[in-house]
Amino acid sequence: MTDDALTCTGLRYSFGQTRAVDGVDLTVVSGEVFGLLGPNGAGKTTAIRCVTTLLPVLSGMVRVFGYDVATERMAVRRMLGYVPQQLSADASLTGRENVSLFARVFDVPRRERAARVGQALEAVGLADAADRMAGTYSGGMVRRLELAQALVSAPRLLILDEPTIGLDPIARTGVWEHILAVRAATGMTVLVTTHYMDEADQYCDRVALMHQGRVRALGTPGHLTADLRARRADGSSATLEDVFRDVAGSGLGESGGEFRDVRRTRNTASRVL
Ligand SMILES: Nc1ncnc2c1ncn2[C@@H]1O[C@H](COP(=O)(O)OP(=O)(O)OP(=O)(O)O)[C@@H](O)[C@H]1O
Repeated sequence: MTDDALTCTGLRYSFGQTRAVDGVDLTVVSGEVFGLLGPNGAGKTTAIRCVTTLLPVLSGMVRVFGYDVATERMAVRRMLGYVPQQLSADASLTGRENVSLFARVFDVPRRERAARVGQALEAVGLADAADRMAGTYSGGMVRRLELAQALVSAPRLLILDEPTIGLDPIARTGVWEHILAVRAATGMTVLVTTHYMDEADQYCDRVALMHQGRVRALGTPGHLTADLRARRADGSSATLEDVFRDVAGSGLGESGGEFRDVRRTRNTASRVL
């Protein structure tokens, strides 16, 4: 067994002529919160779908806790919790029923199910709202419910695709606080994609900046920004967004626009109602 939660080596994936992922090498260390950052179309979701076995790994190698994603799919799936961008909660079920459904799908033993569902709801701060219809939840509560759905199988690697997109700043903070609390309690590894550079800076131990299917920079937010500051002649301060502009160069505007402009609003509150 290995201490690495995830290793990708030379991962490539194309949709027809479109090279969505073009040779990604990265390692996520067990227990860390790792951020995969990049603008729309950078290849983040495609890479994640390869890791979760939803897309086949046809070129390159992906391992989750040492298991080969291409040949040991079931072993990999048992390690994973995945919260996709698309809404996965059912508005006409209660929070508890939504999480119970996932517990059954993920084969949580029948004897443990009720307790595990209760613990997952508690872990995301939804114990009091557990028996209300999900359709009455706010956007932030829906996102936390989806987190509980992914946590009920006690994953070793939790993968979150844009967990806070479309949420207001307070709801975003709430989602992150629960992610970090569960990580602290369980030692779970977290791989997250986000457009929000400020969140990555604040909450991720390390980040990979992805652009046009490739990882352009990788490291702790502190190292990446310090490195850019050192390279700037005037020594002015630098943010992760500055680092991204630096490594992506002039190509950034061509493939999906500026970070501030291309955020898709994922208004879970209105979609679930
Ligand atoms: N099902 C698909 N069929 C064809 N092309 C696709 C498909 N899914 C993604 N692509 C293309 O692959 C590239 C990478 O897309 P991907 O969704 O992985 O990027 P992303 O970084 O996750 O972007 P976003 O933040 O918008 O989700 C884009 O050019 C996209 O248009």
